[in-house]
Amino acid sequence: MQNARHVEEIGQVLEGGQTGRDSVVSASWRRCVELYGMDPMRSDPAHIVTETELRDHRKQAEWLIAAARSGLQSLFRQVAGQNYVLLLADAKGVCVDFFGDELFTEDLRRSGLYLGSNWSENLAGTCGVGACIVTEEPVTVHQDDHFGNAHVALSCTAAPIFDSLGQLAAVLDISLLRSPAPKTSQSLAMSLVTAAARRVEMANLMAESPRDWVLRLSSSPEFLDVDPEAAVRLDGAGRVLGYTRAARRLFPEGGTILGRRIDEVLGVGVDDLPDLMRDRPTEERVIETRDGGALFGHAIAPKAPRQTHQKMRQGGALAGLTGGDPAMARLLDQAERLAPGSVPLLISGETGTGKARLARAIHMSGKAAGFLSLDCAGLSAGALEEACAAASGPATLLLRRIEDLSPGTATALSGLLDRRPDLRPVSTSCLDPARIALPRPLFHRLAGCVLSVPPLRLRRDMDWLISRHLRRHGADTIRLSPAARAELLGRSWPGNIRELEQALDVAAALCVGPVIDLPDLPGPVGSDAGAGQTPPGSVDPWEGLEQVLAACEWNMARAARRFGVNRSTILRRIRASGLQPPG
Ligand SMILES: Nc1ncnc2c1ncn2[C@@H]1O[C@H](COP(=O)(O)OP(=O)(O)OP(=O)(O)O)[C@@H](O)[C@H]1O
Repeated sequence: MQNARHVEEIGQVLEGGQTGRDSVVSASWRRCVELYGMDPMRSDPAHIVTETELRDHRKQAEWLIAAARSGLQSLFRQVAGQNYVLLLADAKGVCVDFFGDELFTEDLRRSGLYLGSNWSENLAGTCGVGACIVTEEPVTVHQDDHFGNAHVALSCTAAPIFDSLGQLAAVLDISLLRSPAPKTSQSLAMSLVTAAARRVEMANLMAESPRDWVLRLSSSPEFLDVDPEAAVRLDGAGRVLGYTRAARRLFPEGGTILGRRIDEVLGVGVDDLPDLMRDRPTEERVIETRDGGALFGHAIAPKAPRQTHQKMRQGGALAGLTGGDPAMARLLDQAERLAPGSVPLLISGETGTGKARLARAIHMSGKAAGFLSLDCAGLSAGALEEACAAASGPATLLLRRIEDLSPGTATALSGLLDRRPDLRPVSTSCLDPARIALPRPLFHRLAGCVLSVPPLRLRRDMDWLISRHLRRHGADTIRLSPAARAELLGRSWPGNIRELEQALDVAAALCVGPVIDLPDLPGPVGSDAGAGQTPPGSVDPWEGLEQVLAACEWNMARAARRFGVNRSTILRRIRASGLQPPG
């Protein structure tokens, strides 16, 4: 009787009638009749593959079984008391791993819930595994949702498992031989099976990736390290090499994900990944998404870098220092060419412009393994010798503020460089190189090439620097109000990036809520010098007027604030210098 009603309902659905069935189930019924030529009146037994076929299926799915096993075991422990069975089917629908209570082995075998059963839709009709393979979505096929009469007692909830290239690899199914009537009784089964499938994908991605960066993502900081929602595997240039299914939502416009750069969709590049490692508090590892939202990120470094990616990763250390400022881009291009050689470098620029940071990036892009950083102020000859003795083999010797070197230590440094050709000096100075009072022979040994870092007020990527620094703050994504942003862009920043970072740190601490507004900003430091924001070593206070104007996109008010003068003074200077805005 019940069977007759079931057959009648399938007939109605085929004629386009609405019977209240889920659309996934109705669509599968239609395929069973129209595509596979099945008859709902027939009650076919479960289809079991031969021993040899099963061996082949299991062999091909070996990697998956290995990645899934511990996750499935723990899932089975959670549900075993409630008579659920777990079944891992390959992408063809053949059950390649199985967890069930031995007490019911015979019942389970009769129902096809066993190793080697084939649940593909064209053989078994509408069923959890089959419908999941066709739709590639999690499904519940409950009792008389099943097409064939043989399975109407079962309730099957299945979730797809994808490999790291985005291909359907398997289906995880959790089934009950006998279940309560309402389909909603299986909601818990649905969330268990989808979470388990996600963990299997994650385990597989991790197992494949010892030589690449993996970025794991979660919308809540609490679960980031223990149960992240999605993950991507990245090469040294930040391109996607693999991903778990949930990472697709990062690319909402669809299409190929492999090979896309992660910074297209997230506010992180490959150079930011070290900041997202476990040694930082979870709630500080915030990443902006393209739609203005935020996620929490956990980056896992490669265990052994991939040889072929080494070059790209090195380029990345330098490339990560600018958000598109043309002068910085030129400087970084030179730095990248010079990095692998042994020419001694002198990096000049105002305080806080990022000289030491550039020196470190050059070191990372070079060949020397060792890195020594010494502050020249108060550095004794003995301390210099001692520090360098500790470095055996080729090393970069970063000498910060070389202008502060005492005469005695300068002599010791000359001797040291004679004895240790494996040390590559990279020095920094806040002075114009022509004004550095060092013995000329030593100066020339240190300044094989001079790299000048532009002051912040001349950079066109101030907005980028601001956003980048703000990303490091707080669980909420901190934003700037338009007024606060305009104020920051207009300041002259004599302390350069260091001062900017400190101002943002103060503002982030003072602001209530996620938006930094004008009153949250600390006052400008040392800004009462009028037009005296003279770069060290420069005599003309208006030097750089044209660059400042360009950096401010010829916004007179902003340029005036950067010089610490009023707008009419700037206009007069522009007229006097004969400067014209670009056509
Ligand atoms: N390109 C950059 N992008 C983001 N932050 C930067 C960049 N360059 C420098 N910074 C940050 O600015 C601050 C100052 O950098 P750094 O110490 O390298 O400056 P410096 O020029 O060597 O300073 P000083 O001459 O006063 O010692 C640091 O917190 C650094 O991380």
